[in-house]
Amino acid sequence: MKLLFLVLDGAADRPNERGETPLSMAKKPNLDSLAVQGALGLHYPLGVGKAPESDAAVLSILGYDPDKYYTGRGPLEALGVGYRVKEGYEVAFRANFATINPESRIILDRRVGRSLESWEAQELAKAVDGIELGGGLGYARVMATIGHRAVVIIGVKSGRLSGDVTNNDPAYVRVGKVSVAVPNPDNKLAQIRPLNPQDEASSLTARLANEFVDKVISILKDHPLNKERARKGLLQANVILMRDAGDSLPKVTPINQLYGLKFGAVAEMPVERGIARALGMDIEEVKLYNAPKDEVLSERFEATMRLLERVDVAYVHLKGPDEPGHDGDLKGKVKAIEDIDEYYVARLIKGNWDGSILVTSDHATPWSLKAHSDDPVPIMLKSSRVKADGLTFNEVNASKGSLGRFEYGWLIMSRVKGLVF
Ligand SMILES: O=C(O)[C@@H](CO)OP(=O)(O)O
Repeated sequence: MKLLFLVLDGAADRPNERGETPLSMAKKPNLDSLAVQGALGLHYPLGVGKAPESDAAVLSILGYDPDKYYTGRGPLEALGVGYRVKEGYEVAFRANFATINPESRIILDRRVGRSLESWEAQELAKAVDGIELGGGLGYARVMATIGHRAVVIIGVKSGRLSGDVTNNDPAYVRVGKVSVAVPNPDNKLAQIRPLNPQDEASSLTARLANEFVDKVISILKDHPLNKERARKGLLQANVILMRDAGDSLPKVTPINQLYGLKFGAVAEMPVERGIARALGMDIEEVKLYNAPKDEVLSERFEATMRLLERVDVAYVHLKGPDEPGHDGDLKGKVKAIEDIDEYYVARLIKGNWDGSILVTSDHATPWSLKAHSDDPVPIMLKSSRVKADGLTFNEVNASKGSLGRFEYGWLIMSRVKGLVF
């Protein structure tokens, strides 16, 4: 038996007064045809009341309780681009190229208006990669990943650093090891502060990180690429926002060993690729990004089918609906769901793929909030031994489904394994 575990990033949403959501509004005949033959339910990725970031949520729905295993998004984003943080000497941050007013340090756009091409980010990263910090004691590495996204490594040649520092990105606030989305965040670039001021490693990390950001602002404001962008009337990428610092990778039982099944991954974003790598999954690479949606999703589908030739469970993470959710774009979020249905799920049906299918989201990204939320997330399982609920796939129907409620995302996989294998 094979299982396709399909995660539609941020597709879940908050029902309006008529119970409507992008999932219920989207024309998704293929997802609905699977749903009516399957069982529905709801899950709370990190538990009731917690608005998760994608990384903690994905660790959870794969069966790893973030309270026990999560060590910060930075090291996972770094691993996603092949960089293993040097524990004790380095701290990795998830980073965004962003736009600020360099004088007032007011953030004008956290993502450079989603207008930054990956090659531009690579150029800008080169200009600030390798900056010396702390009078030569420390250094910074900058790796651009996809679009506005990047990884920043703050390191020292001797001594110790710690991931116990806050974010300078006001959209996410540290709560212990995890960062939680802030609805309607402040727009001022924050100072990075030690979470443990009495720990020299925590204080040194904060000092070096703030010195790095100051140097980045002075270097990027005069960068020719930003001058060119300004000339074209485009937002400048003149600061780097940093969040979710970590100084180590999760120490976990490899997922194949945890379930006695072979797992593989098709993941579009570095953080999910980093999680898959950290859990020991077999990764099928995908390369298309700035291409028409039908080509991008077709590539993801073909990668999925290749992977299912050699694994029992294919974890496939499709980014689509999350971004329009963050942008408050209801139509865009409905369209992202419809594209996945038309160019990915349809091919499962047309190809009469006969494995089991588990579909959910990592978290809700309500378009009205423009941020992740703690809303419950719909889940659907179609499998030969699972009785059909006869319901289409959306949040209201999922609340009536026979799978019931999973109080934590990390309860899903063991239950599904029992139902499917
Ligand atoms: O990378 C992304 O797509 C999002 C969510 O993970 O982050 P940000 O809100 O900083 O763009």
